[in-house]
Amino acid sequence: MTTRVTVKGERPYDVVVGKHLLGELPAMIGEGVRRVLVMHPASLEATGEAIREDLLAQGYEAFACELPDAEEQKTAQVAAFCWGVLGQADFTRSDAIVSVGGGATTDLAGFVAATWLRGITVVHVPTTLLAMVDAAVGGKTGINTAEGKNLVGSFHPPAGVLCDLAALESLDRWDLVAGMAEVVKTGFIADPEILRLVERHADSFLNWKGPDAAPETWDVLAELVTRSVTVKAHVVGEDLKEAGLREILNYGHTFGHAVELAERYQWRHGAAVAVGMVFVAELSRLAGKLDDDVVDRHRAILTSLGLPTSYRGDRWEELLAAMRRDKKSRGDLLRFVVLDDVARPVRLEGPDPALLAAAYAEVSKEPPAGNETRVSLG
Ligand SMILES: NC(=O)c1ccc[n+]([C@@H]2O[C@H](COP(=O)([O-])OP(=O)(O)OC[C@H]3O[C@@H](n4cnc5c(N)ncnc54)[C@H](O)[C@@H]3O)[C@@H](O)[C@H]2O)c1
Ligand SMILES: O=C(O)C(=O)C[C@@H](O)[C@H](O)[C@H](O)COP(=O)(O)O
Ligand SMILES: [Zn+2]
Repeated sequence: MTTRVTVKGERPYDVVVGKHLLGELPAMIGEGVRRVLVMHPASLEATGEAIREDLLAQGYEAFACELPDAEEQKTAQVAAFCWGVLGQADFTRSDAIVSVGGGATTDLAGFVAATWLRGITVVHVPTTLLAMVDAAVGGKTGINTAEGKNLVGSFHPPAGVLCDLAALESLDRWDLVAGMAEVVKTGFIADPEILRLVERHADSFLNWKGPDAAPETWDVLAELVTRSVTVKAHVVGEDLKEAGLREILNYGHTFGHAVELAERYQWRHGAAVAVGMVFVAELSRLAGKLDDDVVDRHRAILTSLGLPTSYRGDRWEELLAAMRRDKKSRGDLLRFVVLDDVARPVRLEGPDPALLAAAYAEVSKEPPAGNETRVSLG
């Protein structure tokens, strides 16, 4: 079954969820486009080339640009290389980019599209769960700098997003569960049914069998993608530039991004967000907002997916310094998205440093035997 979620905005666009959707690509690219650059990481060369050939057959001048893998592509150097490719191929404002890859690729390609000639069309074809449920939707684009995660970027919504679930067949199980971290985030901030579905089916995700996964697992995956996209579409449709509501999508990211930087991007984003959610759930509890059972539920769900719930205890100063550069900060004021309850996100501004240190102490406790993470390392 194919589902279509429309994202409101100056230029509304569709996120299509289903299987074997490439026939939809020309309509998403839109009228009057002559040249298309397909951007993909080296690991997806075959998929990228198949899409390029398909576009050639449809009459486009189609080019390909191979990128480094994972977080290594989110740099100013790689963006500059892509600008060179666009320049050499004479890309104009009526031409387009198609990104094919995970969230790192949709972030980089979105950034290149946003900056080339001050903005050209981009269509995302996300190939990881994380990119389908989160990164490809909403127009946040970005690259990292030495000082931190996504510190340079812009808001540049795509013209369309094709979530072809068939791409998930080849996904490594640790990348699948890393994507589940953002799904779980969406459950905690907005849609409790997501949490119930993950609780019931965590085992089939942790033991992901790709093409051999049971039909029921595929059905649940499709429902989780659609539910997550629906929440994200609603939020970014109301608040594209993160003036308020959109901050809820950053649940768990203040600490999570600090961990990614401290680990030199050797942790998967989803794994860092998992630990970040435990940190901020503990902070919510210590601030008197969240009951113990909801904090425990964070640990239980994330553990059932093989995601980490704890982080080493000797890096507080470094993590705090990175958190100060979070995009939610205002001057010296640290700001967090915390929970009052499931699906009730609120802001916590300028918390007492002792509270932050206490939340860190909780997250740096050893996990009980058997709950050690298996997914964090890239
Ligand atoms: N812009 C946003 O709103 C937003 C939201 C969430 C995350 N992000 C960003 O997304 C990134 C994380 O995304 P990710 O988890 O997809 O990581 P990723 O893009 O690094 O992909 C993870 C790995 O999966 C491989 N891969 C991709 N598709 C595959 C497939 N179909 N089969 C087999 N392997 C495949 C990639 O080559 C890579 O090694 C981070 O940089 C994060 O900051 C952005
Ligand atoms: O779309 C958003 O807004 C989010 O915050 C989604 C996050 O999952 C995502 O990781 C995002 O890139 C983080 O944004 P940042 O502004 O904190 O860099
Ligand atoms: Zn994220």
